[in-house]
Amino acid sequence: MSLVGSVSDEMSNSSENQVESLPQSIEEKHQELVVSHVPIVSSFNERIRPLLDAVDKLRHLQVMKEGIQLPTIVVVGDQSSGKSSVLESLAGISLPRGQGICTRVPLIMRLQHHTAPEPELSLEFNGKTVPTSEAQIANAISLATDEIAGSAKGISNTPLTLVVKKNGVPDLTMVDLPGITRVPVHGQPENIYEQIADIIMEYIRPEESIILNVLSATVDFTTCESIRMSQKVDKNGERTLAVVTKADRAPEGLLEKVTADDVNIGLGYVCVRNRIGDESYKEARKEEADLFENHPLLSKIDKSMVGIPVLAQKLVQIQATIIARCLPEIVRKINEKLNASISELNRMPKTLSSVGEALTTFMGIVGSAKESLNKIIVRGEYDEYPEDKNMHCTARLVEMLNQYSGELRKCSENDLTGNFLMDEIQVLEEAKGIQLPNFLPRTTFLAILQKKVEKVSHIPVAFVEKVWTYIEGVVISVLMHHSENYHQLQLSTRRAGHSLIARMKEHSRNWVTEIVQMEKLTDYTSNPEYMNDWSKLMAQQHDFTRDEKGYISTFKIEGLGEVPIAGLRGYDQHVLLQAFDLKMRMTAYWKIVLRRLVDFMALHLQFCLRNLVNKEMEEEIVKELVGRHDGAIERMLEESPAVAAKREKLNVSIKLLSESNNVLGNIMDKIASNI
Ligand SMILES: Nc1nc2c(ncn2[C@@H]2O[C@H](COP(=O)(O)OP(=O)(O)OP(=O)(O)O)[C@@H](O)[C@H]2O)c(=O)[nH]1
Repeated sequence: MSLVGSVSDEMSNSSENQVESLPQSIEEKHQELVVSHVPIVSSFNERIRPLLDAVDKLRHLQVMKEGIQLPTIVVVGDQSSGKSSVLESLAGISLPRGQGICTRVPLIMRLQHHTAPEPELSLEFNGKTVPTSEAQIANAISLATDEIAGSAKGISNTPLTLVVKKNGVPDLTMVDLPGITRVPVHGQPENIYEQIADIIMEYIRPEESIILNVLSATVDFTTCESIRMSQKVDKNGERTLAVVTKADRAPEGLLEKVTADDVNIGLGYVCVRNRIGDESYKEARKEEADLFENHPLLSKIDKSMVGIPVLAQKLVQIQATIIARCLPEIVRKINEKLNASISELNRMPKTLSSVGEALTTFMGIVGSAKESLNKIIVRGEYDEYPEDKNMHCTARLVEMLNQYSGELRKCSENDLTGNFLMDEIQVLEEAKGIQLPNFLPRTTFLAILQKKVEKVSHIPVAFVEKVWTYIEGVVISVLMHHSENYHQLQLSTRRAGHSLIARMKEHSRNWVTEIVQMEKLTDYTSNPEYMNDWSKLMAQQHDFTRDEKGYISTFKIEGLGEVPIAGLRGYDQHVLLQAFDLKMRMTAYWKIVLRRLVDFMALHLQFCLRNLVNKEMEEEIVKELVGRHDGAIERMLEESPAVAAKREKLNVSIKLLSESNNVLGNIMDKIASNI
């Protein structure tokens, strides 16, 4: 990554003369630092300060919630590695120190040099600012931590900000994180390691973070959990700086350890000796300077790698570099997100503030739903749902109608050939009366017709059920789509849609039952095709009766196909003639019946669907919403919880991003002209 690479490069390039690239004022301060050691004189850089202030303000606004990462120095280390001691050395104040878990929440430490002799300290957490003092700070942090993370030993991800304005401190902002511990101590949750690891990873993962890895000189660096973690996100250590604490306790081999660099620390090592016991801050710095100056082993370590002042200097330099590199991108991202959120908010439905507005919106929604349904159900235009085949209604309806027609035909096919003439013979037998034998009684035809109609009667009924269930799905989906931003309206329209379709379904069911009933009662058609077909079929009667006498077992009837006739031998000629006639009349007529069942069904559906879309639906919805007099229109003014939450979220984002934008204000000009 270019940013990290550049930080790393910059640091290594300046290893010989560390302050070469810094502005004059910092260089002077650095000299002062190295020479005098105490106190840490501020490396205040008035060019960097406004930028750091801007980043701190963005952090305070929690712009990270919008997915914008800030350049941050993150302090990590195993438990009791000395993180807090390093921070207090940098700040010149006392932080809670000691064995056991002390840092239980992310502690954002903002060090600011100020000219007044008296330091000003304050803690910011849970939306409040609590002033405190140097003497009180350890206690105040403990109390604030208890308030955030509870008084047990649990940890929390809610940060606590400590602002230290003090003469001579470096202008630095760092985040101290809970120390990594494998074994929960008494009162800690079992998954303490995972909880801490999650917080640490969240802070060190962004490429904008610089990892300040605090390592105790008393341990083997390769075994440190904090090294393992930082290597997960920064394999080559390009954005990792190591601080080795407790140099006084393990001087043997320290030089070799930091020179060998077994753990890949790209930004280098700084060895320090922190405050011990009740030492004053000044005494600690003096002891540290003496240690690295005079100790037989430690004095051999290069002076650019030892002492709190050097650490402060390095950090200030790194901080300046990452801020300058990251800010333009941050400004760009904030603007981009702000614009995106504003246009998303503008695209959201208007909040309704009066019944009049609600009515207008309601009519608009009904109108547009009607138009959509007209398009897909009546006109066959599916431009609103190009990919959703289920919504291409006219095509789906024709498919269903064809299938219905096929089912009707299939269901009556067997009658034509199986047990040829047997049904007819049986019916004729039972219709016998005291009368001349060569009259074909009409009741026989009606009896067969009724039987046939009865056999297929379930098909039209099932078909209307199927069509209306399909249409119900389409209508509800269109209504829901058009009213999606109005929760109450959705409830009403859904109700209206269901009851309307139920009514239409009932109507069609009655209609189809009536049609079937009519077909059973009367054998009539004015269609000349009937007589034509019958005549053609009857023309084969003579051949049939001749062959039936012979020994062949099947006979081919034009229009019916091959039929078995072996079983017919033994019946009287006139019975066979009548049965044949009956069969041929039915064959010719049945074609007409089936066609009527399909054609009328198509006309019926088309009529009902048009009615539904153009008339019934609107009436039903209006009846449901306005006619109930139970304030349904007024309730439309309430937004659905999801829409209200989205609107709230967007408003919060826009406020936050606008404030962030204001903070950055003319910072970009400063970057351009000064850095
Ligand atoms: N001798 C010596 N002791 C040190 C040094 N730095 C820290 N200590 C001691 O090591 C212990 C742990 O230090 P802390 O600063 O509390 O460590 P920490 O990493 O902040 O601890 P947690 O936040 O609990 O993980 C304390 O008793 C410190 O006094 C040092 O340079 N030399």
